[in-house]
Amino acid sequence: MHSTIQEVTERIIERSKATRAAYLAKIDKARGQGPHRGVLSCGNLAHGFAACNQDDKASLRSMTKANVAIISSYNDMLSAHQPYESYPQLIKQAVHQVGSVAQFAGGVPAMCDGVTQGNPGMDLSLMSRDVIAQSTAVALSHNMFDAALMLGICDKIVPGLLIGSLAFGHLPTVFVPAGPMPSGIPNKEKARVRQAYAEGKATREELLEAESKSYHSAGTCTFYGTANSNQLVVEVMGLHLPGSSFVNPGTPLRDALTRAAAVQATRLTDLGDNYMPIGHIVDAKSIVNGLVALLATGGSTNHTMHLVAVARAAGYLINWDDFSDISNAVPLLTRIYPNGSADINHFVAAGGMALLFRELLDAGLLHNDVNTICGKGLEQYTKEPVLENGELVWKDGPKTSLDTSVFSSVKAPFKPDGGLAVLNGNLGRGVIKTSALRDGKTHIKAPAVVFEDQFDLDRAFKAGELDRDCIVVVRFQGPKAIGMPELHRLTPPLGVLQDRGYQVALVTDGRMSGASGKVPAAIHVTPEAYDGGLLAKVQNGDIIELNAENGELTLLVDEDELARRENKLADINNHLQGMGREMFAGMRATLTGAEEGACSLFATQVQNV
Ligand SMILES: O=C(O)[C@H](O)[C@@H](O)[C@H](O)[C@H](O)COP(=O)(O)O
Ligand code: SF4
Repeated sequence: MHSTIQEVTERIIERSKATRAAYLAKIDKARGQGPHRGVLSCGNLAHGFAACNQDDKASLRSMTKANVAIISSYNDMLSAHQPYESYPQLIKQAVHQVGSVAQFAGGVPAMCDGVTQGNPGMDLSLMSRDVIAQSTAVALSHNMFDAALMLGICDKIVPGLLIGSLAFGHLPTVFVPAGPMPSGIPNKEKARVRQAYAEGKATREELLEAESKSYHSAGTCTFYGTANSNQLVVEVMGLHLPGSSFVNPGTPLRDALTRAAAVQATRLTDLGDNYMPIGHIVDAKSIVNGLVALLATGGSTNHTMHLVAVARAAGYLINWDDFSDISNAVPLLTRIYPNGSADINHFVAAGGMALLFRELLDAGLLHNDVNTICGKGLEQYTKEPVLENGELVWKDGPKTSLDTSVFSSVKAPFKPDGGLAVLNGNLGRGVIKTSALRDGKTHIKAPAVVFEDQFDLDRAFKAGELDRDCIVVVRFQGPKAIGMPELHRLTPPLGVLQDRGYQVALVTDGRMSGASGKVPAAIHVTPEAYDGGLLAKVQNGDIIELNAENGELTLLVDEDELARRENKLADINNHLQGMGREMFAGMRATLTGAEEGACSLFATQVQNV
């Protein structure tokens, strides 16, 4: 085991002793005796299976058959989630064939960040994760279940489902993916047309044509953003069947994997002798495994918050130094857009998850003494699923990359480190993803140009006010201010400035998309400007130095001058009303800082004494 990975794991265990112990006590208490619906009254139970057919009623009454909860984030808004429409029927049939029952316990909301990007709805994006976690709890609180299946893929949905299911960590829980859409036009071509449009060199029709050829059918978008990062992390944490993350939707293999996932959940319940609840799978080692795989593949920066919140839901306290130390210890093994021109389908063709497990296990970068939904250890995850005469079987995966331009090796990586750096300085702490940066773009010192709204930056760009070396500061984008939206639509104008040869960078207390990459961006800066962060004192022309090599983010203004300055007051009312945002004031006020996961769910309620 790599010494740094071991050391980070041990310090997470040490700092989380009390919170993890409390968590385990909570889920052991919830385990109760026998099937959980056994504690319900006859009235409760009758309500719970009133709509079931006679067979299922008999099975549920018997208390000896497993009842599996289906929690689904199906909707038609996310191309990634549309395939879930047919899954409940598939799952119920599969579970029925093994003598158990599955009930659709509840739906959870899901926002497509691609639809809301650059629009008011994006202000709800991060908070929707916590709503998804709460919605998962509402569904499981019927307490009729012996296991659960989580149907979710995209950005905040998997983190929300993980947080919600960990609150019911006594239940065996299997995550059910649906897979990526087939490849469309290359993501780099899509990005080229966007930049051309930003410069007025492409028409809106040409832009829509390119976008529609990139996002063209059901399935997850093919760039390596937060959605595909979610799949990879959940599989490495042992919550998917081996190799199921990136099998395309609407294929016989995908359907076979969905049925098999449902049956696997019935095998892990407390009714048999193979009980394996999610709270015993998600432990410090599986969380560190998820971090290793995320960072070894240049995964989404959003996980510097989501995985913090997920870990907290399992009783673990992790921080950005854990991310940074692991990033420095793992090599960059893949080049998937935005960290290259390949997409997730090319990653699969080059070796996919089976090869990733193989490379990381052989290099001692993954803990192998872990629990998974398929038993102990990760060896089975070096295999990949195939249909043989209609039967789902697993075969040894590739031992070496089938396309070294997409998937390298630990011995000859694309970069010696994972390409995520933590920045520290008088402006606070932030993160920067360097895996997608061109050489020479990791250290920039330039005058600040300050914005308090991403749309103002657009106007300044179009007016030619940014055609110079500059560090654009977009502040009052943090959790407590406006809910920490993604500012991904800034990538095309900033990319144009970079291509014109200017030294340009972004500094913000907001987020970027997992699909953002080419422009150096110090993001998630905490404390946020709205909450006393020094960003609130930055003025146009101040010199800022962003240095990802030594991890510094510094406002080069002397202390006396800063002491004389007042914090700028935020003018954010236009972000607090409309599109439902007025209903989230309470949640915004309780969101923790970015490094604590920007989460509203772990405030301990002080007992009224
Ligand atoms: O974190 C992410 O991965 C993004 O939120 C992603 O889910 C989002 O949909 C992007 O906006 C898509 O990229 P484009 O906006 O470039 O299509
Ligand atoms: S990857 Fe992003 S754009 Fe694609 S479906 Fe998911 S949320 Fe929407």
